[in-house]
Amino acid sequence: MAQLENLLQVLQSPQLLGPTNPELSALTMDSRQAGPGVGFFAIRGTLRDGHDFIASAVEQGVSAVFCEELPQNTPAHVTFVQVPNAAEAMGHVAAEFYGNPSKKLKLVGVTGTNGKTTCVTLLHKLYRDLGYNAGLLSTVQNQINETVIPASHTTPDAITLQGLLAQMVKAGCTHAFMEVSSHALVQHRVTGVQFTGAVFTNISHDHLDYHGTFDEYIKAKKLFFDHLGKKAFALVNSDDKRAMVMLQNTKAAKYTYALRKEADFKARLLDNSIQGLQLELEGQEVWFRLIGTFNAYNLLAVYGAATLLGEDKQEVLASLSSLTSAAGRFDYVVSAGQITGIVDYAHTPDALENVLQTIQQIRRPDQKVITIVGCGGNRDATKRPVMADIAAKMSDRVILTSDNPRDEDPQEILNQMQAGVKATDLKKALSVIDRREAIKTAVLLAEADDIILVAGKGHETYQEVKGVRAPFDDKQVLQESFALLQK
Ligand SMILES: CC(=O)N[C@H]1[C@@H](OP(=O)(O)OP(=O)(O)OC[C@H]2O[C@@H](n3ccc(=O)[nH]c3=O)[C@H](O)[C@@H]2O)O[C@H](CO)[C@@H](O)[C@@H]1O[C@H](C)C(=O)N[C@@H](C)C(=O)N[C@H](CCC(=O)O)C(=O)O
Ligand SMILES: Nc1ncnc2c1ncn2[C@@H]1O[C@H](COP(=O)(O)OP(=O)(O)OP(=O)(O)O)[C@@H](O)[C@H]1O
Ligand SMILES: N[C@H](CCC[C@H](N)C(=O)O)C(=O)O
Ligand SMILES: [Mg+2]
Repeated sequence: MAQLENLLQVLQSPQLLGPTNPELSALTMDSRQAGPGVGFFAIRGTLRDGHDFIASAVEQGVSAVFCEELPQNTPAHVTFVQVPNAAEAMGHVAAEFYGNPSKKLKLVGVTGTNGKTTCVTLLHKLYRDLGYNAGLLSTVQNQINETVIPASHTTPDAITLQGLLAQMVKAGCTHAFMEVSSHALVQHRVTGVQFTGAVFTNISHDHLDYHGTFDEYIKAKKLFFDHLGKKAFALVNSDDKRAMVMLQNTKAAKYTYALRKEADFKARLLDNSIQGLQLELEGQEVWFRLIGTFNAYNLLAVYGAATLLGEDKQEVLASLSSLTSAAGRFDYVVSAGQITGIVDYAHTPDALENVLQTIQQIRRPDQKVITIVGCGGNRDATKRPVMADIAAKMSDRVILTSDNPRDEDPQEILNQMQAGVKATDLKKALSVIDRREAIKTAVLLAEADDIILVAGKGHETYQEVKGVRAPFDDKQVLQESFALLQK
């Protein structure tokens, strides 16, 4: 419950029409959730314009409408608040409505193309292990201590986000760790959130469908650092060539981590095997259970963030060295016939290349690598040929298949992927549209000691086709295929 007048204090000169101070019991950006006592935000979206639903929201009895343009019909019993940017206003108003929970937490946000889920999950596990009450907002799931709340987005919309942060505060959390996606930054989902720290992992090809160009994508990520306060810290991976751009206009205290360049948090890779990673970190040799060079970066980011939050370095390292990764990130099963199946969420060219490089580094020369990969529908189409090329180039066999075709024709996505496979690699490539059949085919082709990589879906437990999510779990299907074919 909140009085409108109190909420409006966070907005600069809003234009008001109608009752000046109604009481609001809830906020929404979706007319389908409107009702008496609710404040409705008309947001201009990618598909539709929330302004077209103001009449419907009013019909359902909302008390206030926040909009950029007044509708023709403005009934006298409803308050209309006109603002220059409704999504931005929603961020500020939602924060105020929920009592500014981020100001009561030590909150660290992680942005970057790859590694966000891994870093925030490790931070959450670390802080739980160190004895703190802590919250998590991630692609895989949200968590308040050990209570799991399903996640629909990598970063929730501003109202859901502030509501979750408020629940964390109520549960006694002192810390929270969240992913900050580029979509969220552009759509003001984190406007009104006060961050204690921000981490930049890396930036590479993804989401060009949404941002248009790589430059716009970089600008979106940079917004995160531009809006930090001067008491916050900004921690960036200085081995990534865009790291300094992120820091260019930030008021926050600047820190770096790196494996190659000089940095505030620096490590050297000593060993990288299927058993884990050995790093020299600030003069100490430490062993970790995570696999792959890219995870050395994630571990360094987590170590740096925890240090900047004031934790004891030795305690952090002791805990970190026992932690395992987030679900569906380099998750592996070994069959009775000694075939290794790896499930990994690599769904960008860079991630796929990294994960295949890791497999190259840890395999013996006689072990064949069979990769199964698809690309999502209604998502960046330009990464399709690139990912297929990488998979074919870096594997002995590749099976192109479907990964959430959504509203697109799965065959058309496969055609676009196939077009990227070089002529010299064509003999290695197969297309099997049905993902279950694709996995089964890989198991049929594999011999003892071979490695099957199933990329792209990681923790996901569904295959989304035309708005319907049918149950599908890569790891489970892999295990079923092993059992069925007794391999
Ligand atoms: C492209 C994109 O980001 N879309 C997000 C956006 O929806 P939209 O702009 O398409 O909304 P819209 O359908 O055009 O509708 C505009 C407005 O009208 C309202 N509306 C609509 C219909 C109606 O009857 N009544 C009504 O009031 C809608 O509630 C909305 O406020 O705003 C919605 C509310 O926040 C999001 O749910 C939706 O996420 C869609 C489902 C999505 O798939 N997003 C993905 C791409 C995404 O956000 N991914 C990132 C992670 C990417 C990564 O991993 O790097 C994420 O943070 O999850
Ligand atoms: N630091 C990293 N650098 C490059 N690739 C990475 C890194 N960390 C993880 N990966 C690869 O990217 C995949 C996705 O990792 P993760 O889920 O942590 O990223 P994310 O940024 O949360 O992705 P999303 O954008 O979907 O939320 C992993 O399965 C792995 O293959
Ligand atoms: N957060 C990413 C996940 C992609 C995962 C892949 N399985 C797909 O569906 O494309 C997105 O929404 O673009
Ligand atoms: Mg994620």
